[in-house]
Amino acid sequence: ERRRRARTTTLAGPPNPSLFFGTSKVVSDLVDAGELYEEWSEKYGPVYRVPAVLGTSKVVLCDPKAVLHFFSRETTGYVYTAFWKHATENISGRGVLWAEGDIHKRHRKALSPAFSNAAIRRLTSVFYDSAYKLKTAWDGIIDAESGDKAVIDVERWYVSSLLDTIGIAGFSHDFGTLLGKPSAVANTFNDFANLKPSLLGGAMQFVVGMVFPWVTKLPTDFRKLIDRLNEGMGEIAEELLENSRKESEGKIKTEDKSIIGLLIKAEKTDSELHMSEDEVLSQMKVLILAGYETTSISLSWCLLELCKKPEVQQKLREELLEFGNEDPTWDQLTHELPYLDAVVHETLRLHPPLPETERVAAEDDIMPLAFPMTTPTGTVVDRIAITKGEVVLVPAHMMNRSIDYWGPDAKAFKPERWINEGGIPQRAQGISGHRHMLTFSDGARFCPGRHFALAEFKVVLAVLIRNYAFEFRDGPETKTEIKRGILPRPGIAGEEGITLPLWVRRLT
Ligand code: HEM
Repeated sequence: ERRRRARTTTLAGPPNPSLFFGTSKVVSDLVDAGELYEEWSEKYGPVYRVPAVLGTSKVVLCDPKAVLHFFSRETTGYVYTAFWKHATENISGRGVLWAEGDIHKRHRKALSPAFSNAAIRRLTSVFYDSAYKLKTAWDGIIDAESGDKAVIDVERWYVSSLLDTIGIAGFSHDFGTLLGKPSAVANTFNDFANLKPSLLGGAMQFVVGMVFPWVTKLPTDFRKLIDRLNEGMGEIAEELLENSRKESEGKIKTEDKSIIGLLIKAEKTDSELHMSEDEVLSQMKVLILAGYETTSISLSWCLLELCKKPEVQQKLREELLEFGNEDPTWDQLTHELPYLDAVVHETLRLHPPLPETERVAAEDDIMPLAFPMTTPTGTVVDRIAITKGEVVLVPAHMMNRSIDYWGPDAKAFKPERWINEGGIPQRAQGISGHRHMLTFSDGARFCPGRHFALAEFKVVLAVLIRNYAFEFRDGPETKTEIKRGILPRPGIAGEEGITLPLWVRRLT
């Protein structure tokens, strides 16, 4: 113990509010603790220690150089906690999300052709197909009201649309949820949002699981839903795998350009990348989980922001209408629609669907700092010693919208900052990740689906904003809140489940 203390840098941090939970319950109850991490950083310095469950603690990194260093060692020097290792395996099996070190490298290499720009360019028409199916459905609802507008639970619709898209783009499977086919997977996602908080369910299971990984095995409602999700995804994945097997035996012919199609082809030409059947099944589950929940949460945040700021919604519409009647291609979406790009990035900055990254040090380490700080013993340090076994946490929500890095308007939804000269302050430019945001993580687990997500997000938004105007159902003063699902997601205060009822007015 003395040896351990000698090697760890003494760090300041908040006092312990609870012997059992440490600060973990306070953080979990807040749902979004970005501001709390920011307050602590102002008080205790850019790297500090917070008390966690049963006398354990976590080191929180809010210094860009330390964060970059942490991500550069992700999956080797900093690895999943025992709890996360269990959780990722429970949720999606031994695929890319579970793997670490060399195995992880192999998984990423096998997946990379499927996420190349060329692949995403090809998938753009799939994104448009889904967006136009959504439009047909909404036009039907509006026609039935015999006017030019209707209240539509928009989230329910585009959640289906996004699930259909990941099915087709990910593995050439049409879930058909948009056309009303019931989906066990979509229903299960909805049930997560309806779970009542309980001591060992939901988020608290994550908190307690940090110290007792076995709680993930308890038959809580949360655990039951995870099992159901896994089963639902597994059934689909097996059917798809069967199809691709038939294809390779020449029994059926498909031009499979989907992510998993490309993955299976790549492994045939490069035996080093070989994936077992279980691994392929697991990748499919990761795609459903990673590719659908995150993007739908982002779209919801975006529509909420656009309802709160009708002038931003109008400015975006004008840019899209000025562009002309043709649907923008992938290259145009990427380079020629700056305001669309800004609205999307501002949404991702303010509302990262995965708010924190937590890992444990696999070995002793020295973290360099961008900004030297004074420790409680009065020493000024420009590096921090981390001891093997320490839990380290990077708060993306804090780094993405801290006033210290982004300036006094850091908390405001201001797409202009992405366009105006000097809109991104020098200090924010020191943050790594996609466009100085940690929304897509960084390092070895840097989200491989980010170009996919950006293209899909832009396509759906472009089609919707060009054709419809959105307003809160109950007027501009409507209160919103963050709800708990598998990941936190926004909603209208008082509404149950995954739902976002808005006035949708047809413009054309
Ligand atoms: C707005 C949308 C999205 C956001 C904010 C997002 C964010 C992230 C983040 C933060 C991680 C790292 C997770 C961790 O460290 O545990 C990640 C991983 C991943 N994402 Fe995304 N993602 C998005 C969309 C997508 C899409 C559309 C796909 C696929 C089509 C995708 C595929 C993946 C995969 C496969 C991983 C695992 C990577 C690994 O473990 O090496 N993501 N994503």
